[in-house]
Amino acid sequence: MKLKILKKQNNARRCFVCGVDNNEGLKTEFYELEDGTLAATAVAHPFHQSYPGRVHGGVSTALLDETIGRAINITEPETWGVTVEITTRFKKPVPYDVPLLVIGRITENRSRLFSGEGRLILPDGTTAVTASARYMKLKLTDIAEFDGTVDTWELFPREGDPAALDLPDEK
Ligand SMILES: CCCCC/C=C\C/C=C\C/C=C\C/C=C\CCCC(=O)SCCNC(=O)CCNC(=O)[C@H](O)C(C)(C)COP(=O)(O)OP(=O)(O)OC[C@H]1O[C@@H](n2cnc3c(N)ncnc32)[C@H](O)[C@@H]1OP(=O)(O)O
Repeated sequence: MKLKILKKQNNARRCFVCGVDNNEGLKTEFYELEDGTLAATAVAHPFHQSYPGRVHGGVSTALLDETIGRAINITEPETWGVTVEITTRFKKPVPYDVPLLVIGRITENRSRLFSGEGRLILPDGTTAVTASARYMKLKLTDIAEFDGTVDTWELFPREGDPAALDLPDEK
């Protein structure tokens, strides 16, 4: 199903998942879709491998973690959370050097905790990894130490940003 992108989310600079200056990271981009899903696009590299040919499960988990954690910002742009639990199911190997699509949705939102679920989808539409996770809402100043010279939180629009994304049916 093709879904319109309503908004691109901000990126950080050094984050492993979304840091635009982190050349060992995934440089993931996050897009808010018209149906309330958050979609993430990324390419993993050979230096993210576990066994040769497959991406480390921790890297896939990190992608899912941040995608689910950011899905809360669709309805609460000012909410920040830390992961308190994540459960991941690895159903198929994830290759590197191919475009990965990760989607996340919020399933429960309470005053201090929120939960969500997500899946990592391969280019042929197969779901390779699923996750469910829970986060505790905290003030950003209680989560992070900033070095204002290198840590920023900004929108990085790109000419290649898509206007819509095709979400394959679950398989
Ligand atoms: C310049 C600006 C730059 C800004 C940003 C830059 C970069 C950002 C990049 C991306 C960000 C965007 C979105 C990211 C979203 C997700 C991405 C990944 C996030 C992470 O990668 S983040 C790292 C991993 N994560 C942690 O680092 C957490 C470590 N941990 C702790 O820091 C403590 O653990 C804490 C504070 C969580 C709690 O500690 P505490 O002492 O305050 O709480 P305590 O244990 O007393 O529990 C209080 C009440 O919560 C209940 N409770 C606790 N745990 C629970 C659970 N699991 N399930 C259900 N209930 C739970 C208790 O049952 C009790 O409930 P009650 O009060 O009712 O009894």
